[in-house]
Amino acid sequence: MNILSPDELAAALRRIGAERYHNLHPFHKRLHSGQCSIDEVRAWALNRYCYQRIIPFKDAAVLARMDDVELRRVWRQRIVDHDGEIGDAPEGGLRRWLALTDGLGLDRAYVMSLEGALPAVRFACDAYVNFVSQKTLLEAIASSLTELFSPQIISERVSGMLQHYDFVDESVLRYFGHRLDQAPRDAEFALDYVTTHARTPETQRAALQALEFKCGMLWCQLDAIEHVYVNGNPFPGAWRPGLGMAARS
Ligand SMILES: O=C(O)c1cc(C(=O)O)c2c(n1)C(=O)C(=O)c1cc(C(=O)O)[nH]c1-2
Repeated sequence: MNILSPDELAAALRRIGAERYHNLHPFHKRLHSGQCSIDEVRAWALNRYCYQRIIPFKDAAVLARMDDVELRRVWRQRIVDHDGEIGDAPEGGLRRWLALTDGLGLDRAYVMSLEGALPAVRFACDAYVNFVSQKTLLEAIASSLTELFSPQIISERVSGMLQHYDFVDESVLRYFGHRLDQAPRDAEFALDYVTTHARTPETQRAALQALEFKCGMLWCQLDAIEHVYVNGNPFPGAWRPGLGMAARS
């Protein structure tokens, strides 16, 4: 591989998103176009909680590898965004995700226990934390670059879900509105870091492969959800319709 200019590297990263990002997955097309049953939406939200849960772990692992205080000052905001602030307005991303699972009628303690989550989803999430802990800092930062593509899928998701499902409303989907501000800020910073620091063919290849890894880890979570909840292949012990519902008041 020849050495790429920063703009060429950015374009190569975007091409990976165009070919492999999970907006292309059939389950997402189903979710956003109103074809999911409420139980399929519950299965997706309950499993996706696994991903929400590990994002602060993975960002803490990235932070722990940063020697540069300026870099840490920027990166730590990601943990605050998900965990929330101390004080009067502590709602961060994790709490907002639970507003979605609450709104779908799932019992919060059951969701947080991960008891009903699919092993494949949990393994994928663990793989992301391991990846950023073990690879170079450049690869760890490059693996976050799927966020370059998330504003588009989030916009499609929110408008599609509001249009097609009467069991969600804007308040229940508020997690996504916040991500529309946070993701572009985070992605721009990470892209600038990667294109500035990956200046050899080896590091550029490693950055591209890190983004491919991340696209794969997002994609395979949906494969597992589709296999069980759309195609009807049971997984013993996993959530099934009727299980883990909140008591009705
Ligand atoms: O809804 C989505 O499709 C989606 C995708 C991604 C992503 O592309 O990794 C993230 C998120 N949401 C998200 O909400 C989020 O906080 C987030 C953090 C990260 C990351 O890798 O650091 N990706 C994503």
